[in-house]
Amino acid sequence: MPTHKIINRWRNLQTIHLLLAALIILTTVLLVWQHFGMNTFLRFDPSHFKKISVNDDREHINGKSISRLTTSPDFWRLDCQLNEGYRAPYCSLDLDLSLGEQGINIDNYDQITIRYRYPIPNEQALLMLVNFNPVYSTLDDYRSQKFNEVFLPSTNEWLTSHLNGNQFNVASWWVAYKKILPEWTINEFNNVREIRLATGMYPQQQQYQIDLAYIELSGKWISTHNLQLLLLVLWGGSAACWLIAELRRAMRALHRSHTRHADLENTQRHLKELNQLLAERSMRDPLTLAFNREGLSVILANEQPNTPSSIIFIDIDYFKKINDNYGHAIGDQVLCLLTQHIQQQIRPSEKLIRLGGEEFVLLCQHSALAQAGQLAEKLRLWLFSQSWPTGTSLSCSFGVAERLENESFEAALHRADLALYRAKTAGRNRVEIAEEE
Ligand SMILES: Nc1nc2c(ncn2[C@@H]2O[C@H](COP(=O)(O)OP(=O)(O)OP(=O)(O)O)[C@@H](O)[C@H]2O)c(=O)[nH]1
Repeated sequence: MPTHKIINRWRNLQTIHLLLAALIILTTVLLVWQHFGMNTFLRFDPSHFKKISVNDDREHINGKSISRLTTSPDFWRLDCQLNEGYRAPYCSLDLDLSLGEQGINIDNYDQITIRYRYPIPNEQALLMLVNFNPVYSTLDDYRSQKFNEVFLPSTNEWLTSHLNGNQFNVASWWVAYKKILPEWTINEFNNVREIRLATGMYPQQQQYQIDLAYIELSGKWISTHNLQLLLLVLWGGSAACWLIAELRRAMRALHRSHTRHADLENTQRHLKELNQLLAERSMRDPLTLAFNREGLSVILANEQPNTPSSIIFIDIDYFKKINDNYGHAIGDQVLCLLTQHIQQQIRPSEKLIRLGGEEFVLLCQHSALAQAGQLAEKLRLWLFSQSWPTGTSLSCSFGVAERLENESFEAALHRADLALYRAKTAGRNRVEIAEEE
C-alpha cells in the first residue's frame, strides 16, 4: 500500500479515536457532574418569600372558622379557630407562586422538602400543590385548578419531610367536583400557582396551629431523563456525522477511481488510434501516399479467394526526361499528381500501389480482364488529358493481366510487366493486354 494511503488511513483512525475519546470523557464528566452536582434549589421561607397569606372557610356558605398569620424570622404560624358551619371546615397557609396564569413547573425538581410542626394529636395536615391548566382551569374559579395533595402526620417537634411527586394524589373532592375525564385525574405539577398547607380531612372544632419553617424544591439543572436524551443525541449525532464523512470519503474515492478508469480508457483508445495510424502509414508510400510493397502484402493477405482480379501495370513514359529537364522536385510533383488523378477514377475496391520509381500497379479486385483493360484505357486518356507542372502533356503505358486460376500474384505481375514492355516498345502511350503463358 502506498505511503500516503497508510498516512491517510492512520489519520482517519486517529480522528475516530479522538472523537470516541472526547465522547467518552464528555459522557463521564456529564454523568458524574449530574450525579454529584448540577443542583438547583428554590426555597420558600420567611426571609425570602413574602407572598404568603392565610385562608379559611368563611368565604363559603356557613363558614365560621377564623385563621390568623404570624410571621417570625424563622417560621410562619397559622393559628386557626376551627368552627362548625361549612360542611368541610378548614384553615390554610397559602404560598402564592402565581404570575397571572403562570406558576412554577415543579416537574423540573426531584424533591419537595418541608419543615413543619403540627402539634395536634391524631390529626394530619394537608399539603396541596395547586396546578393551573387552561384545559380545565379558569382564573375566576379557584377550585377549577387541580389539587395535588399529600397528608402530613402531626408532630410536636419540628419535622423535616422529603417528598416526591409520586406521593401526591389528586383530591377526590376535586375529581367529583370537576366531573373530569379519567386522563385528567393524574398528578400535574407543570404549572403550580399555589402551595397550600391546610388543616386535615376530618378536623374537630378546636384550636389548631401549623408552623412552617420552609418549603424547598430541589433538583438538577438537567434531569436524568434529559441528560440521557442529550447523551443519546450526542452519540447518535456523532455516529451519523462520522458515517456521512465516511460515505463522502468513499464517494470521493469511487469518483477518483472512475476518473482514473476513464483516463485509462482514453489513453488506451488514443494508443489504439495511434497504432492504427502507424500501421496505416507503414503501408503507404510517404511521397504519393499510394500503397507501398508492405501495403501490397497486406492487401494480398486479405484477398478473398476464388474471385476474379486483374493487374494494371502503369509506367510513366520518358519520366527520366522530366527529372532531367525540370528537376527532381517537379518529378516528385508529377508522381503525386499522377496518384491523385488515378485515385479520382478508381473504386474503393481498386488499390493503387507504387512499386518503386515511376512504376505503379493497380490491383483491380472483382474485375475480369476486359473490365481491367477498359479501365486502363480510360486512365490513359484521362491522364493524357490532364495538365501537369511541366506544362506539357504526360503519357503512360499500361500492361494489363488477369490473374488466372491458381496463378500467383508475382506470376500475373510478370505477365503484366511483359505486356507493359510491349506497350513501351510499341511506341508508348498505349494499353497492352498480357498473354496467357
Ligand atoms: N523525381 C523522382 N524521380 C524518380 C523517383 N524514383 C525514380 N525516379 C527516376 O525515374 C526515372 C526512371 O527512368 P527510366 O527507368 O529510364 O524510364 P523512363 O525515363 O520513364 O523511360 P521509359 O520508362 O522507357 O519511358 C529515373 O531517372 C529515376 O531517377 C522519385 O521518387 N522521384
